[in-house]
Amino acid sequence: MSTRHRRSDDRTASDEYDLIVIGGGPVGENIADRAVTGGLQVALVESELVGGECSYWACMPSKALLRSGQALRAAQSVPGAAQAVTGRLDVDAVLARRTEYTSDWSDEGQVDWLTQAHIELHRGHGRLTGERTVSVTAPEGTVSVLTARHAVAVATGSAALIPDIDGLRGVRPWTNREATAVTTPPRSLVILGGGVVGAELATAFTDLGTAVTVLARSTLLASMEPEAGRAVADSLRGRGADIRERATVSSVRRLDGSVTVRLASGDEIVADEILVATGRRPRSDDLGLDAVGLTPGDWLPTDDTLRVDGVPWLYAAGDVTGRALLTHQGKYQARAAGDAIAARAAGSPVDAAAWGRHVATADHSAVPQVVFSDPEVALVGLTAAAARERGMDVAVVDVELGSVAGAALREEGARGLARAVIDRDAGVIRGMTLIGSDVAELLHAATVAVVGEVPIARLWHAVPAYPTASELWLRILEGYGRESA
Ligand SMILES: Cc1cc2nc3c(=O)[nH]c(=O)nc-3n(C[C@H](O)[C@H](O)[C@H](O)COP(=O)(O)OP(=O)(O)OC[C@H]3O[C@@H](n4cnc5c(N)ncnc54)[C@H](O)[C@@H]3O)c2cc1C
Ligand SMILES: NC(=O)c1ccc[n+]([C@@H]2O[C@H](COP(=O)([O-])OP(=O)(O)OC[C@H]3O[C@@H](n4cnc5c(N)ncnc54)[C@H](O)[C@@H]3O)[C@@H](O)[C@H]2O)c1
Repeated sequence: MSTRHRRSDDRTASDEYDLIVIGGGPVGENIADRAVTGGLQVALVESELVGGECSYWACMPSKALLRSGQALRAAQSVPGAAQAVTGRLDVDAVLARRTEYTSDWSDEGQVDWLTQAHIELHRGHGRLTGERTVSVTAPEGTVSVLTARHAVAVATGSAALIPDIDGLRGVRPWTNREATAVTTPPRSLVILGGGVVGAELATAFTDLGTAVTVLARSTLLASMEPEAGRAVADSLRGRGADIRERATVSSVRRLDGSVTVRLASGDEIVADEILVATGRRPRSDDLGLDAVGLTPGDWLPTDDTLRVDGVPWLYAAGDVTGRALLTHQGKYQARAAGDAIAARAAGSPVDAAAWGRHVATADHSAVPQVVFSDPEVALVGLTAAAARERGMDVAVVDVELGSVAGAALREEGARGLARAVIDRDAGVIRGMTLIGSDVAELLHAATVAVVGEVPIARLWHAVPAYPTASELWLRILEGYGRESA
Protein backbone atom coordinates (compact mmCIF):
# COMPACT_ATOMS: atom_id res chain seq x y z
CA MET A 1 0.00 0.00 0.00
CA SER A 2 2.80 2.42 0.91
CA THR A 3 3.92 2.48 -2.73
CA ARG A 4 0.68 4.34 -3.46
CA HIS A 5 1.63 7.17 -1.09
CA ARG A 6 2.52 10.42 -2.77
CA ARG A 7 4.69 12.58 -0.61
CA SER A 8 3.74 16.19 0.00
CA ASP A 9 6.83 17.39 -1.92
CA ASP A 10 5.43 15.64 -5.03
CA ARG A 11 2.60 18.16 -5.18
CA THR A 12 2.23 20.29 -8.27
CA ALA A 13 0.33 23.25 -6.76
CA SER A 14 1.39 24.29 -3.28
CA ASP A 15 -2.09 24.87 -1.84
CA GLU A 16 -4.01 22.19 -3.68
CA TYR A 17 -4.72 18.74 -2.26
CA ASP A 18 -7.04 15.84 -3.07
CA LEU A 19 -8.61 16.07 0.38
CA ILE A 20 -8.60 18.71 3.12
CA VAL A 21 -9.52 17.53 6.61
CA ILE A 22 -10.53 20.21 9.13
CA GLY A 23 -9.87 19.05 12.69
CA GLY A 24 -6.95 16.89 13.80
CA GLY A 25 -8.55 14.88 16.59
CA PRO A 26 -8.64 11.08 16.50
CA VAL A 27 -11.29 11.18 13.79
CA GLY A 28 -9.61 13.70 11.48
CA GLU A 29 -6.31 11.82 11.80
CA ASN A 30 -8.00 8.58 10.75
CA ILE A 31 -9.86 10.05 7.79
CA ALA A 32 -6.56 11.48 6.56
CA ASP A 33 -4.68 8.24 7.11
CA ARG A 34 -7.21 6.13 5.23
CA ALA A 35 -7.30 8.62 2.34
CA VAL A 36 -3.48 8.64 2.07
CA THR A 37 -3.55 4.84 2.09
CA GLY A 38 -6.04 5.10 -0.77
CA GLY A 39 -3.52 7.16 -2.75
CA LEU A 40 -4.72 10.71 -2.05
CA GLN A 41 -2.72 13.83 -1.13
CA VAL A 42 -4.12 15.11 2.15
CA ALA A 43 -3.88 18.30 4.20
CA LEU A 44 -4.98 18.35 7.83
CA VAL A 45 -5.94 21.64 9.50
CA GLU A 46 -5.75 21.83 13.30
CA SER A 47 -6.32 24.92 15.45
CA GLU A 48 -5.16 23.55 18.83
CA LEU A 49 -3.37 20.24 19.51
CA VAL A 50 -3.11 17.36 17.05
CA GLY A 51 -4.83 14.49 18.85
CA GLY A 52 -7.91 16.50 19.81
CA GLU A 53 -10.11 16.55 22.87
CA CYS A 54 -9.75 12.80 23.42
CA SER A 55 -5.98 12.85 23.90
CA TYR A 56 -5.65 15.91 26.13
CA TRP A 57 -8.95 16.69 27.91
CA ALA A 58 -11.23 13.68 27.60
CA CYS A 59 -10.64 9.93 27.17
CA MET A 60 -6.96 9.62 28.04
CA PRO A 61 -6.62 11.92 31.07
CA SER A 62 -9.97 10.86 32.54
CA LYS A 63 -9.12 7.16 32.23
CA ALA A 64 -5.66 7.80 33.70
CA LEU A 65 -7.28 9.58 36.66
CA LEU A 66 -9.66 6.65 37.17
CA ARG A 67 -7.30 3.69 36.82
CA SER A 68 -5.36 4.04 40.09
CA GLY A 69 -8.51 4.02 42.23
CA GLN A 70 -9.82 1.04 40.31
CA ALA A 71 -6.57 -0.88 40.83
CA LEU A 72 -6.56 -0.05 44.55
CA ARG A 73 -10.16 -1.22 45.00
CA ALA A 74 -9.41 -4.41 43.06
CA ALA A 75 -6.57 -5.28 45.44
CA GLN A 76 -8.65 -4.35 48.46
CA SER A 77 -11.45 -6.68 47.38
CA VAL A 78 -9.35 -9.87 47.53
CA PRO A 79 -8.41 -11.25 50.98
CA GLY A 80 -4.66 -11.66 51.20
CA ALA A 81 -4.01 -8.75 48.88
CA ALA A 82 -6.27 -6.49 50.97
CA GLN A 83 -4.08 -6.99 54.05
CA ALA A 84 -1.04 -5.96 52.01
CA VAL A 85 -2.58 -2.83 50.51
CA THR A 86 -3.80 -0.64 53.33
CA GLY A 87 -2.84 2.89 52.26
CA ARG A 88 -4.73 5.57 50.34
CA LEU A 89 -4.13 6.75 46.80
CA ASP A 90 -1.02 8.85 46.26
CA VAL A 91 -2.75 11.83 44.62
CA ASP A 92 0.45 13.37 43.25
CA ALA A 93 1.42 10.09 41.61
CA VAL A 94 -2.05 9.76 40.07
CA LEU A 95 -1.83 13.28 38.65
CA ALA A 96 1.71 12.68 37.38
CA ARG A 97 0.56 9.57 35.51
CA ARG A 98 -2.34 11.54 34.04
CA THR A 99 0.09 14.20 32.84
CA GLU A 100 2.30 11.54 31.27
CA TYR A 101 -0.71 10.20 29.35
CA THR A 102 -1.41 13.66 27.91
CA SER A 103 2.30 14.03 26.96
CA ASP A 104 2.13 17.11 29.20
CA TRP A 105 -0.26 18.63 26.65
CA SER A 106 2.33 18.50 23.87
CA ASP A 107 1.35 17.12 20.46
CA GLU A 108 4.93 16.55 19.27
CA GLY A 109 4.46 12.77 19.08
CA GLN A 110 1.24 13.05 17.09
CA VAL A 111 2.82 15.55 14.69
CA ASP A 112 5.66 13.06 14.10
CA TRP A 113 3.04 10.44 13.30
CA LEU A 114 1.40 12.75 10.75
CA THR A 115 4.76 13.23 9.06
CA GLN A 116 5.46 9.52 8.76
CA ALA A 117 1.88 8.98 7.53
CA HIS A 118 2.48 11.57 4.76
CA ILE A 119 -0.26 13.89 6.00
CA GLU A 120 0.55 17.59 5.69
CA LEU A 121 -0.30 19.63 8.77
CA HIS A 122 -1.55 23.22 8.55
CA ARG A 123 -1.77 24.79 11.98
CA GLY A 124 -4.63 27.26 12.28
CA HIS A 125 -8.37 27.71 12.31
CA GLY A 126 -10.07 26.27 9.23
CA ARG A 127 -13.18 27.76 7.63
CA LEU A 128 -15.08 26.77 4.50
CA THR A 129 -15.17 29.68 2.09
CA GLY A 130 -16.88 28.03 -0.88
CA GLU A 131 -16.98 24.79 -2.82
CA ARG A 132 -13.92 22.65 -1.86
CA THR A 133 -12.12 25.75 -0.53
CA VAL A 134 -10.83 26.23 3.01
CA SER A 135 -9.17 29.27 4.54
CA VAL A 136 -6.71 28.69 7.35
CA THR A 137 -6.03 31.46 9.86
CA ALA A 138 -2.67 30.67 11.45
CA PRO A 139 -2.03 31.46 15.14
CA GLU A 140 -0.06 34.60 14.14
CA GLY A 141 -3.01 35.81 12.01
CA THR A 142 -1.86 35.08 8.46
CA VAL A 143 -4.53 33.58 6.23
CA SER A 144 -3.89 30.98 3.54
CA VAL A 145 -6.36 29.37 1.17
CA LEU A 146 -6.36 25.65 0.41
CA THR A 147 -8.28 24.02 -2.42
CA ALA A 148 -9.40 20.39 -2.58
CA ARG A 149 -9.57 18.52 -5.85
CA HIS A 150 -12.06 15.97 -4.50
CA ALA A 151 -13.40 16.56 -1.00
CA VAL A 152 -13.30 18.41 2.31
CA ALA A 153 -13.93 16.47 5.53
CA VAL A 154 -15.03 18.12 8.76
CA ALA A 155 -13.93 16.46 12.01
CA THR A 156 -14.02 19.43 14.38
CA GLY A 157 -15.51 17.53 17.31
CA SER A 158 -17.60 18.96 20.10
CA ALA A 159 -17.32 21.26 23.10
CA ALA A 160 -19.00 21.28 26.49
CA LEU A 161 -22.55 22.60 26.38
CA ILE A 162 -23.13 25.23 29.08
CA PRO A 163 -26.86 25.32 29.91
CA ASP A 164 -28.64 28.62 30.19
CA ILE A 165 -28.88 28.78 33.98
CA ASP A 166 -28.97 32.06 35.91
CA GLY A 167 -25.40 33.02 36.88
CA LEU A 168 -23.73 29.83 35.61
CA ARG A 169 -21.46 31.36 32.97
CA GLY A 170 -20.48 34.16 35.35
CA VAL A 171 -18.93 31.76 37.90
CA ARG A 172 -16.49 30.45 35.27
CA PRO A 173 -17.59 26.83 35.63
CA TRP A 174 -15.22 23.97 34.97
CA THR A 175 -15.80 21.89 31.86
CA ASN A 176 -14.11 18.58 31.07
CA ARG A 177 -10.99 20.59 30.22
CA GLU A 178 -10.35 22.05 33.68
CA ALA A 179 -11.41 18.82 35.39
CA THR A 180 -9.12 16.50 33.42
CA ALA A 181 -6.18 18.94 33.62
CA VAL A 182 -6.59 19.53 37.40
CA THR A 183 -3.38 20.17 39.32
CA THR A 184 -4.83 20.52 42.83
CA PRO A 185 -8.09 18.65 43.40
CA PRO A 186 -10.59 21.03 45.03
CA ARG A 187 -11.87 20.25 48.52
CA SER A 188 -15.42 20.17 47.16
CA LEU A 189 -16.95 19.96 43.70
CA VAL A 190 -20.52 20.17 42.42
CA ILE A 191 -21.04 18.25 39.18
CA LEU A 192 -23.98 19.39 37.08
CA GLY A 193 -25.20 16.48 34.94
CA GLY A 194 -25.46 12.76 35.64
CA GLY A 195 -24.43 11.38 32.24
CA VAL A 196 -21.19 9.62 31.38
CA VAL A 197 -18.88 12.56 32.12
CA GLY A 198 -20.69 13.20 35.42
CA ALA A 199 -20.50 9.56 36.52
CA GLU A 200 -16.84 9.11 35.58
CA LEU A 201 -15.55 12.37 36.99
CA ALA A 202 -17.59 11.93 40.19
CA THR A 203 -15.78 8.59 40.59
CA ALA A 204 -12.36 10.10 39.82
CA PHE A 205 -12.68 13.11 42.13
CA THR A 206 -14.13 11.01 44.97
CA ASP A 207 -11.02 8.85 44.62
CA LEU A 208 -8.83 11.97 44.76
CA GLY A 209 -10.40 12.97 48.09
CA THR A 210 -12.74 15.71 46.85
CA ALA A 211 -16.22 15.98 48.43
CA VAL A 212 -18.45 15.49 45.37
CA THR A 213 -22.10 16.43 44.86
CA VAL A 214 -23.78 15.30 41.64
CA LEU A 215 -26.91 17.10 40.47
CA ALA A 216 -28.71 14.93 37.93
CA ARG A 217 -31.78 16.21 36.12
CA SER A 218 -33.25 12.70 36.04
CA THR A 219 -31.30 9.67 37.26
CA LEU A 220 -27.63 8.80 36.77
CA LEU A 221 -26.84 7.31 33.32
CA ALA A 222 -30.51 7.72 32.40
CA SER A 223 -30.13 6.60 28.78
CA MET A 224 -28.88 3.15 29.86
CA GLU A 225 -30.58 0.19 31.58
CA PRO A 226 -31.92 1.58 34.89
CA GLU A 227 -29.79 -0.83 36.96
CA ALA A 228 -26.62 0.85 35.65
CA GLY A 229 -27.27 4.29 37.11
CA ARG A 230 -28.63 2.75 40.31
CA ALA A 231 -25.47 0.69 40.87
CA VAL A 232 -23.14 3.63 40.19
CA ALA A 233 -25.17 6.01 42.39
CA ASP A 234 -25.22 3.48 45.27
CA SER A 235 -21.48 2.97 45.00
CA LEU A 236 -20.70 6.69 44.91
CA ARG A 237 -22.96 7.29 47.92
CA GLY A 238 -21.20 4.44 49.72
CA ARG A 239 -17.94 6.32 49.23
CA GLY A 240 -19.33 9.58 50.56
CA ALA A 241 -20.58 11.40 47.47
CA ASP A 242 -23.87 13.27 47.60
CA ILE A 243 -25.94 12.13 44.60
CA ARG A 244 -29.09 14.16 44.05
CA GLU A 245 -31.38 12.88 41.33
CA ARG A 246 -34.25 14.84 39.76
CA ALA A 247 -32.55 18.06 40.87
CA THR A 248 -33.18 21.36 39.09
CA VAL A 249 -30.70 24.20 39.46
CA SER A 250 -32.24 27.67 39.59
CA SER A 251 -29.14 29.85 40.04
CA VAL A 252 -25.37 29.78 40.58
CA ARG A 253 -23.23 32.47 42.22
CA ARG A 254 -19.58 32.81 43.25
CA LEU A 255 -18.96 34.55 46.55
CA ASP A 256 -15.62 34.81 48.39
CA GLY A 257 -14.16 32.20 46.06
CA SER A 258 -16.88 29.60 46.71
CA VAL A 259 -19.69 28.65 44.38
CA THR A 260 -23.25 28.57 45.71
CA VAL A 261 -25.74 26.48 43.76
CA ARG A 262 -29.38 27.10 44.52
CA LEU A 263 -31.86 24.35 43.64
CA ALA A 264 -35.53 24.76 42.73
CA SER A 265 -36.30 22.85 45.95
CA GLY A 266 -34.76 25.78 47.87
CA ASP A 267 -31.67 23.78 48.95
CA GLU A 268 -28.26 25.43 48.57
CA ILE A 269 -24.96 23.69 47.96
CA VAL A 270 -21.66 25.49 48.52
CA ALA A 271 -18.50 24.13 46.88
CA ASP A 272 -15.06 25.22 45.72
CA GLU A 273 -15.88 24.57 42.06
CA ILE A 274 -18.72 23.57 39.75
CA LEU A 275 -18.18 21.22 36.79
CA VAL A 276 -20.64 21.36 33.91
CA ALA A 277 -21.24 17.88 32.41
CA THR A 278 -24.54 18.44 30.64
CA GLY A 279 -23.71 17.19 27.17
CA ARG A 280 -21.90 18.58 24.14
CA ARG A 281 -22.44 21.01 21.27
CA PRO A 282 -20.90 20.60 17.81
CA ARG A 283 -17.85 22.73 17.02
CA SER A 284 -19.44 24.04 13.84
CA ASP A 285 -20.26 27.64 14.78
CA ASP A 286 -17.15 29.29 13.27
CA LEU A 287 -16.56 26.95 10.37
CA GLY A 288 -17.99 28.91 7.44
CA LEU A 289 -20.95 26.57 7.08
CA ASP A 290 -23.09 29.45 5.82
CA ALA A 291 -20.72 29.79 2.83
CA VAL A 292 -21.86 26.35 1.63
CA GLY A 293 -25.56 26.69 2.46
CA LEU A 294 -25.49 25.04 5.92
CA THR A 295 -26.33 26.49 9.33
CA PRO A 296 -23.46 27.44 11.67
CA GLY A 297 -23.70 25.77 15.07
CA ASP A 298 -25.70 22.76 13.81
CA TRP A 299 -24.67 19.11 13.99
CA LEU A 300 -23.68 17.94 10.50
CA PRO A 301 -26.08 15.25 9.31
CA THR A 302 -24.57 12.70 6.93
CA ASP A 303 -25.47 9.57 5.00
CA ASP A 304 -23.79 6.33 6.05
CA THR A 305 -20.76 7.02 3.83
CA LEU A 306 -20.39 10.17 5.98
CA ARG A 307 -21.21 12.53 3.11
CA VAL A 308 -22.97 15.64 4.40
CA ASP A 309 -26.61 15.78 3.33
CA GLY A 310 -27.01 17.98 0.26
CA VAL A 311 -23.29 18.80 -0.27
CA PRO A 312 -21.69 16.02 -2.36
CA TRP A 313 -18.04 17.09 -1.89
CA LEU A 314 -18.34 17.61 1.90
CA TYR A 315 -17.89 14.83 4.46
CA ALA A 316 -18.15 14.87 8.27
CA ALA A 317 -17.29 12.29 10.90
CA GLY A 318 -16.92 12.04 14.66
CA ASP A 319 -18.58 14.13 17.34
CA VAL A 320 -19.51 16.98 14.95
CA THR A 321 -22.06 14.70 13.27
CA GLY A 322 -23.83 13.81 16.54
CA ARG A 323 -24.02 10.17 15.33
CA ALA A 324 -22.28 8.62 18.37
CA LEU A 325 -20.04 10.81 20.53
CA LEU A 326 -17.32 8.25 21.15
CA THR A 327 -13.74 8.06 19.93
CA HIS A 328 -13.89 4.47 18.72
CA GLN A 329 -17.15 5.07 16.84
CA GLY A 330 -15.78 8.29 15.30
CA LYS A 331 -12.67 6.43 14.15
CA TYR A 332 -14.90 3.73 12.66
CA GLN A 333 -16.74 6.46 10.74
CA ALA A 334 -13.37 7.92 9.73
CA ARG A 335 -12.22 4.64 8.19
CA ALA A 336 -15.44 4.42 6.17
CA ALA A 337 -15.26 8.09 5.14
CA GLY A 338 -11.56 8.03 4.18
CA ASP A 339 -12.06 4.90 2.09
CA ALA A 340 -15.27 6.24 0.48
CA ILE A 341 -13.52 9.50 -0.45
CA ALA A 342 -10.58 7.60 -1.97
CA ALA A 343 -12.91 5.24 -3.85
CA ARG A 344 -14.98 8.08 -5.31
CA ALA A 345 -11.82 10.00 -6.24
CA ALA A 346 -10.53 6.94 -8.08
CA GLY A 347 -13.87 6.33 -9.79
CA SER A 348 -14.06 2.94 -8.04
CA PRO A 349 -17.34 1.42 -6.85
CA VAL A 350 -18.53 2.50 -3.41
CA ASP A 351 -19.78 -0.32 -1.19
CA ALA A 352 -22.63 1.60 0.44
CA ALA A 353 -25.00 -1.27 1.29
CA ALA A 354 -25.63 -1.90 4.99
CA TRP A 355 -22.48 -3.34 6.64
CA GLY A 356 -20.48 -2.58 3.48
CA ARG A 357 -16.86 -1.38 3.37
CA HIS A 358 -17.69 2.31 2.98
CA VAL A 359 -20.48 2.77 5.54
CA ALA A 360 -20.83 3.21 9.29
CA THR A 361 -23.88 0.98 9.74
CA ALA A 362 -23.07 0.02 13.34
CA ASP A 363 -23.85 3.58 14.47
CA HIS A 364 -27.56 2.78 14.25
CA SER A 365 -27.81 -0.35 16.36
CA ALA A 366 -24.49 -1.70 17.58
CA VAL A 367 -22.51 1.03 19.38
CA PRO A 368 -20.32 -0.24 22.22
CA GLN A 369 -19.46 1.96 25.20
CA VAL A 370 -17.77 1.56 28.57
CA VAL A 371 -18.42 3.89 31.49
CA PHE A 372 -15.27 3.62 33.62
CA SER A 373 -17.10 4.22 36.89
CA ASP A 374 -17.16 1.92 39.90
CA PRO A 375 -18.80 -0.45 39.09
CA GLU A 376 -18.00 -0.26 35.40
CA VAL A 377 -20.89 -0.23 32.96
CA ALA A 378 -20.28 -1.78 29.55
CA LEU A 379 -23.00 -1.83 26.94
CA VAL A 380 -23.56 -2.46 23.28
CA GLY A 381 -26.58 -2.20 21.03
CA LEU A 382 -30.10 -1.65 22.25
CA THR A 383 -31.46 -1.45 25.77
CA ALA A 384 -34.64 -3.43 26.38
CA ALA A 385 -36.68 -0.21 26.21
CA ALA A 386 -35.05 0.89 22.93
CA ALA A 387 -35.61 -2.55 21.37
CA ARG A 388 -39.30 -2.44 22.35
CA GLU A 389 -39.58 1.07 20.90
CA ARG A 390 -38.36 -0.39 17.61
CA GLY A 391 -41.24 -2.87 17.76
CA MET A 392 -39.21 -5.97 18.62
CA ASP A 393 -40.61 -8.91 20.57
CA VAL A 394 -37.95 -8.89 23.25
CA ALA A 395 -36.79 -11.41 25.87
CA VAL A 396 -34.69 -9.91 28.67
CA VAL A 397 -32.32 -12.35 30.37
CA ASP A 398 -30.54 -11.22 33.53
CA VAL A 399 -27.62 -12.98 35.18
CA GLU A 400 -26.20 -12.03 38.57
CA LEU A 401 -22.43 -11.79 38.11
CA GLY A 402 -21.85 -13.20 41.61
CA SER A 403 -23.45 -16.46 40.47
CA VAL A 404 -20.71 -16.97 37.87
CA ALA A 405 -17.74 -18.82 39.36
CA GLY A 406 -15.11 -16.91 37.36
CA ALA A 407 -16.53 -13.54 38.45
CA ALA A 408 -16.95 -14.61 42.10
CA LEU A 409 -13.33 -15.78 42.27
CA ARG A 410 -12.04 -12.37 41.23
CA GLU A 411 -13.27 -10.45 44.25
CA GLU A 412 -14.94 -10.94 47.61
CA GLY A 413 -18.70 -10.41 47.41
CA ALA A 414 -18.68 -9.93 43.65
CA ARG A 415 -21.83 -8.19 42.52
CA GLY A 416 -23.14 -7.02 39.21
CA LEU A 417 -25.44 -7.80 36.38
CA ALA A 418 -25.33 -9.04 32.82
CA ARG A 419 -28.47 -8.27 30.82
CA ALA A 420 -29.05 -9.62 27.33
CA VAL A 421 -31.78 -8.20 25.13
CA ILE A 422 -32.86 -10.96 22.76
CA ASP A 423 -34.95 -10.50 19.63
CA ARG A 424 -37.22 -13.57 19.80
CA ASP A 425 -38.27 -13.45 16.14
CA ALA A 426 -34.72 -13.23 14.77
CA GLY A 427 -33.20 -15.43 17.51
CA VAL A 428 -30.28 -13.04 18.03
CA ILE A 429 -28.94 -10.73 20.74
CA ARG A 430 -29.68 -7.05 20.02
CA GLY A 431 -28.13 -5.58 23.13
CA MET A 432 -26.06 -6.40 26.19
CA THR A 433 -25.33 -4.44 29.36
CA LEU A 434 -22.69 -5.52 31.87
CA ILE A 435 -22.43 -3.90 35.28
CA GLY A 436 -19.61 -4.86 37.65
CA SER A 437 -15.91 -4.51 38.29
CA ASP A 438 -13.68 -5.28 35.31
CA VAL A 439 -16.53 -5.88 32.88
CA ALA A 440 -15.02 -3.57 30.25
CA GLU A 441 -12.95 -6.31 28.67
CA LEU A 442 -15.98 -8.62 28.49
CA LEU A 443 -17.77 -6.26 26.15
CA HIS A 444 -16.21 -7.10 22.83
CA ALA A 445 -17.64 -10.64 22.76
CA ALA A 446 -21.09 -9.06 23.04
CA THR A 447 -20.26 -6.57 20.29
CA VAL A 448 -19.26 -9.42 17.97
CA ALA A 449 -22.50 -11.27 18.78
CA VAL A 450 -24.63 -8.16 18.12
CA VAL A 451 -22.85 -7.01 14.94
CA GLY A 452 -22.59 -10.55 13.58
CA GLU A 453 -26.21 -11.30 14.53
CA VAL A 454 -24.89 -14.64 15.71
CA PRO A 455 -27.88 -16.99 16.12
CA ILE A 456 -28.55 -18.02 19.71
CA ALA A 457 -28.45 -21.65 18.54
CA ARG A 458 -24.85 -21.12 17.37
CA LEU A 459 -23.81 -19.28 20.55
CA TRP A 460 -24.26 -22.58 22.44
CA HIS A 461 -21.17 -23.73 20.55
CA ALA A 462 -19.08 -20.75 21.73
CA VAL A 463 -17.91 -22.32 24.98
CA PRO A 464 -16.51 -19.97 27.63
CA ALA A 465 -13.41 -21.19 29.43
CA TYR A 466 -13.84 -22.29 33.06
CA PRO A 467 -13.62 -20.52 35.46
CA THR A 468 -13.82 -17.13 33.73
CA ALA A 469 -16.41 -14.39 34.08
CA SER A 470 -17.31 -15.10 30.43
CA GLU A 471 -19.35 -18.04 31.71
CA LEU A 472 -22.07 -15.42 32.07
CA TRP A 473 -22.75 -16.26 28.40
CA LEU A 474 -23.70 -19.81 29.39
CA ARG A 475 -26.00 -18.53 32.14
CA ILE A 476 -27.67 -16.21 29.60
CA LEU A 477 -28.23 -19.07 27.17
CA GLU A 478 -29.61 -21.25 29.97
CA GLY A 479 -31.84 -18.37 31.07
CA TYR A 480 -33.22 -17.99 27.55
CA GLY A 481 -33.69 -21.76 27.34
CA ARG A 482 -33.15 -24.48 24.77
CA GLU A 483 -35.38 -27.43 24.11
CA SER A 484 -33.79 -30.56 25.54
CA ALA A 485 -35.90 -33.16 23.81
C1 LIG B 1 -14.44 13.86 29.80
C2 LIG B 1 -14.64 13.03 28.55
C3 LIG B 1 -14.21 11.72 28.54
C4 LIG B 1 -14.40 10.94 27.41
N1 LIG B 1 -14.01 9.64 27.45
C5 LIG B 1 -14.20 8.86 26.38
C6 LIG B 1 -13.79 7.49 26.41
O1 LIG B 1 -13.29 6.98 27.41
N2 LIG B 1 -13.99 6.75 25.30
C7 LIG B 1 -14.56 7.26 24.18
O2 LIG B 1 -14.72 6.54 23.20
N3 LIG B 1 -14.95 8.56 24.12
C8 LIG B 1 -14.78 9.36 25.20
N4 LIG B 1 -15.15 10.68 25.14
C9 LIG B 1 -15.66 11.22 23.87
C10 LIG B 1 -14.47 11.56 22.94
O3 LIG B 1 -13.62 12.49 23.59
C11 LIG B 1 -14.97 12.13 21.64
O4 LIG B 1 -15.94 11.26 21.08
C12 LIG B 1 -13.81 12.27 20.65
O5 LIG B 1 -12.84 13.16 21.15
C13 LIG B 1 -14.32 12.78 19.30
O6 LIG B 1 -13.26 12.89 18.40
P1 LIG B 1 -13.29 13.96 17.23
O7 LIG B 1 -12.01 13.76 16.47
O8 LIG B 1 -14.58 13.89 16.53
O9 LIG B 1 -13.26 15.36 17.96
P2 LIG B 1 -12.16 16.05 18.91
O10 LIG B 1 -11.41 15.04 19.69
O11 LIG B 1 -12.93 17.09 19.66
O12 LIG B 1 -11.15 16.73 17.91
C14 LIG B 1 -11.56 17.78 17.07
C15 LIG B 1 -10.34 18.60 16.71
O13 LIG B 1 -10.73 19.58 15.78
C16 LIG B 1 -10.06 20.81 16.08
N5 LIG B 1 -10.84 21.90 15.51
C17 LIG B 1 -12.10 22.28 15.86
N6 LIG B 1 -12.51 23.29 15.07
C18 LIG B 1 -11.50 23.53 14.19
C19 LIG B 1 -11.33 24.45 13.12
N7 LIG B 1 -12.30 25.28 12.74
N8 LIG B 1 -10.15 24.43 12.46
C20 LIG B 1 -9.18 23.58 12.79
N9 LIG B 1 -9.28 22.68 13.79
C21 LIG B 1 -10.43 22.66 14.48
C22 LIG B 1 -10.01 20.81 17.59
O14 LIG B 1 -8.99 21.66 18.06
C23 LIG B 1 -9.73 19.34 17.90
O15 LIG B 1 -8.36 19.07 17.96
C24 LIG B 1 -15.00 11.48 26.26
C25 LIG B 1 -15.43 12.82 26.25
C26 LIG B 1 -15.26 13.58 27.39
C27 LIG B 1 -15.72 15.00 27.38
N1 LIG C 1 -16.30 6.41 28.70
C1 LIG C 1 -16.87 6.99 27.67
O1 LIG C 1 -17.13 6.37 26.65
C2 LIG C 1 -17.22 8.44 27.73
C3 LIG C 1 -16.82 9.20 28.81
C4 LIG C 1 -17.20 10.52 28.86
C5 LIG C 1 -17.92 11.07 27.82
N2 LIG C 1 -18.27 10.31 26.78
C6 LIG C 1 -19.13 10.86 25.72
O2 LIG C 1 -19.12 12.26 25.74
C7 LIG C 1 -20.43 12.76 25.55
C8 LIG C 1 -20.73 13.84 26.53
O3 LIG C 1 -20.92 13.31 27.85
P1 LIG C 1 -21.85 14.07 28.87
O4 LIG C 1 -21.87 13.27 30.12
O5 LIG C 1 -21.48 15.49 28.90
O6 LIG C 1 -23.25 14.01 28.13
P2 LIG C 1 -24.48 13.02 28.34
O7 LIG C 1 -25.42 13.34 27.26
O8 LIG C 1 -24.03 11.60 28.55
O9 LIG C 1 -25.11 13.44 29.74
C9 LIG C 1 -25.52 14.75 30.01
C10 LIG C 1 -26.50 14.70 31.15
O10 LIG C 1 -26.74 16.02 31.60
C11 LIG C 1 -28.12 16.16 31.82
N3 LIG C 1 -28.45 17.58 31.71
C12 LIG C 1 -28.58 18.33 30.60
N4 LIG C 1 -28.89 19.59 30.91
C13 LIG C 1 -28.95 19.65 32.27
C14 LIG C 1 -29.22 20.67 33.21
N5 LIG C 1 -29.51 21.90 32.80
N6 LIG C 1 -29.18 20.37 34.51
C15 LIG C 1 -28.89 19.10 34.92
N7 LIG C 1 -28.63 18.10 34.08
C16 LIG C 1 -28.66 18.36 32.77
C17 LIG C 1 -28.79 15.28 30.79
O11 LIG C 1 -30.09 14.95 31.20
C18 LIG C 1 -27.84 14.09 30.77
O12 LIG C 1 -28.20 13.12 31.72
C19 LIG C 1 -21.39 11.59 25.67
O13 LIG C 1 -22.03 11.36 24.46
C20 LIG C 1 -20.53 10.44 26.07
O14 LIG C 1 -20.87 9.25 25.40
C21 LIG C 1 -17.93 9.00 26.71
